[in-house]
Amino acid sequence: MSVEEGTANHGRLLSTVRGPQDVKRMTAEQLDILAAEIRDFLIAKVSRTGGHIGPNLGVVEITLAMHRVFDSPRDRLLFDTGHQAYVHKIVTGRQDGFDKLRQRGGLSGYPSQAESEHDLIENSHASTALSYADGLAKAYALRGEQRSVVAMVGDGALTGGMCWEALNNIATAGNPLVIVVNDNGRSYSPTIGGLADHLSSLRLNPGYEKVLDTVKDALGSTPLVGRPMYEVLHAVKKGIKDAVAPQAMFEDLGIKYVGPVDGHDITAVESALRAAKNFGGPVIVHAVTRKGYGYRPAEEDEADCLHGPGGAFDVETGQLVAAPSVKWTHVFADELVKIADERPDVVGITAAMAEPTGIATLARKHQHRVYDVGIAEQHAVTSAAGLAMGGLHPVVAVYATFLNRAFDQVLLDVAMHKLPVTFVLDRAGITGPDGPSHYGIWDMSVFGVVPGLRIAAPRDAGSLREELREAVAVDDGPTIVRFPTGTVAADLPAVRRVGAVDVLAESARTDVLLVAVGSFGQLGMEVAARVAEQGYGVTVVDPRWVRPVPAELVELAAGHRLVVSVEDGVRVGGVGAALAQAMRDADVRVPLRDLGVPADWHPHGTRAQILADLGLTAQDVARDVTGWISGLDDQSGETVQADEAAAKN
Ligand SMILES: Cc1ncc(C[n+]2csc(CCOP(=O)(O)OP(=O)(O)O)c2C)c(N)n1
Ligand SMILES: CC(=O)[C@@H](O)[C@H](O)COP(=O)(O)O
Ligand SMILES: [Mg+2]
Repeated sequence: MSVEEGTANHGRLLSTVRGPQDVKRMTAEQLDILAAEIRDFLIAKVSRTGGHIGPNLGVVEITLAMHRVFDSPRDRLLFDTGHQAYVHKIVTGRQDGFDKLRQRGGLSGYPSQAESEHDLIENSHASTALSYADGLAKAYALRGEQRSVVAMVGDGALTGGMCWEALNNIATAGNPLVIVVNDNGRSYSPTIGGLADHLSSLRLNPGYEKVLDTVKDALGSTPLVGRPMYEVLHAVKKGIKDAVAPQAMFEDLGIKYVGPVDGHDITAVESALRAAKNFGGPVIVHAVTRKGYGYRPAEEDEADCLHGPGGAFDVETGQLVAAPSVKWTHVFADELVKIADERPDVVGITAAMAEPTGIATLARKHQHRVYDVGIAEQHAVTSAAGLAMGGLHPVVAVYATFLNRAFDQVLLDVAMHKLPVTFVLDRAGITGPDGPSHYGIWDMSVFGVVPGLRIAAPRDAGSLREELREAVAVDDGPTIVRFPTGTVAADLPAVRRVGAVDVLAESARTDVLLVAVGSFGQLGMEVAARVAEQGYGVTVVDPRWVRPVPAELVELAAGHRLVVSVEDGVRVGGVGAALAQAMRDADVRVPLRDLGVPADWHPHGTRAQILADLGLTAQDVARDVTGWISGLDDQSGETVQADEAAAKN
């Protein structure tokens, strides 16, 4: 197809792309047209489904260049965090799947081995790709396989400690490996930290454009093989203060540096990648890009360059289409500011997610009492330990799934020292569109074993405010307050409180004690109503503080015929399991059935869909409970018959 035809038939070039070989054969002019068509495609599709539009608009050229220089899947292309792999999916024949992006049964928002042989890393947690790359490169070297390993990593992900652990090993190993630093200066908000400052000094330097041209000329004019090119580049940058380009930082590590290159200039990126591919050792290609490039609403979005709209958005404005609702996050943020106004010792910590976690609200009121540590949750936790040792009460706000990687820090840096740190886990439980590595289903089990740590699971806005205050009032150990994604549940009043446990509903009959954990309080009420129609009495309780299990729960259990727990977390080691253990320890021999999330890799979908798939709906739970309690009737009926028979003999 001629360029004219391609231009005349907008989108026609994209429609010819069924695999990497189709972009390999394109001319420079066609690639520019294709890049524009991909941007139009992404805006059109993602504006209907929601997703990571900003990051993906920023990597169109880089991704095309990667697929032109390397031969996936023989060469392995890795994407750190994976939220920016939509272009990779388009190039590898999946553009038809974008109508169901991040939807149940549709395209994942991250690389997926089940979708394509071109995909490898499925984990959506940042700062891991370089470690995978180090391992892959070592494996190919040991097996004598001539295969390139290329890892795209964002400047935000580079603030994660694992990246530097990996770089240290990559440099030592010396295996051929290409690291593409996608430097757009942002995580959500502008990336923080020394490296980010170094990188941004490049963009702000008046000689920046000249540096890009000089490097591009050098790449274009020297043989792209072996080391001569690096001497030229080194000389080039020696002429320009090293502060302009972070070459020294990486080369001091023992890793060659190519760049900075304009990440939106396919030719320049290709030249740099070819040079890196031919070097025969580890090389960093520093591509400077713009998040949301080519889409004004994203480019001009100060908050996060439309990092990841959670749903459909207006193409003209970039604004979400769905009517705003009160989210759990908003309630947390509002109450945290109130607490901080009263408690000068309370400070906030975020791991590069100030707005998504609500910590930004605190920062706007108390700017000097909020710390953004970058995508560095392990550091966040132990830094919080230091803050607590210094007399403060840190509130560390992260998504539940991301605290997993800081278990050791919570256990031995915070809890062992009995430090007053409160962890607020947003997106706890089943989240939905981001799929298995984003499900915050592990915390009540994983952190439930930490001595001295207490976990609260509020059921509604009022409970969240109350339990957050209770948490920050604890001064002899860590606390967790965890709540799900989305719109906060309507307030559900208790009829009475037994110790720390709220009784939400009770009846004359005490057939079933239904322990509804956290946001499942409303589900518990609906279950009780359904089971009551079968003639059974259900006492619905909200434990509020779920780990360690409140003693009152065991006492309440003793007064019922059956105990059922239901939680938005894994069953293994969950609240139900802990309650069963507590009941055994107290010799309370009431049967208990615990409902929750199976410990597994659950697919993406909406939260409601996945919960329904797991049988965690009022209808399903009511059916289970009715079956169990009527089963006890049958047994007791059999028992009565057996007793009568025994009495006759
Ligand atoms: C361990 C971890 N913490 C937080 C996040 C949430 N998160 C997803 S993408 C992102 C920003 C990534 O910035 P960068 O690596 O620069 O990529 P960009 O979006 O700029 O392309 C963050 C913080 C995550 N995925 N993993
Ligand atoms: C890739 C990543 O980890 C985040 O961007 C995440 O997708 C945000 O999730 P929410 O949409 O729930 O804020
Ligand atoms: Mg970035």
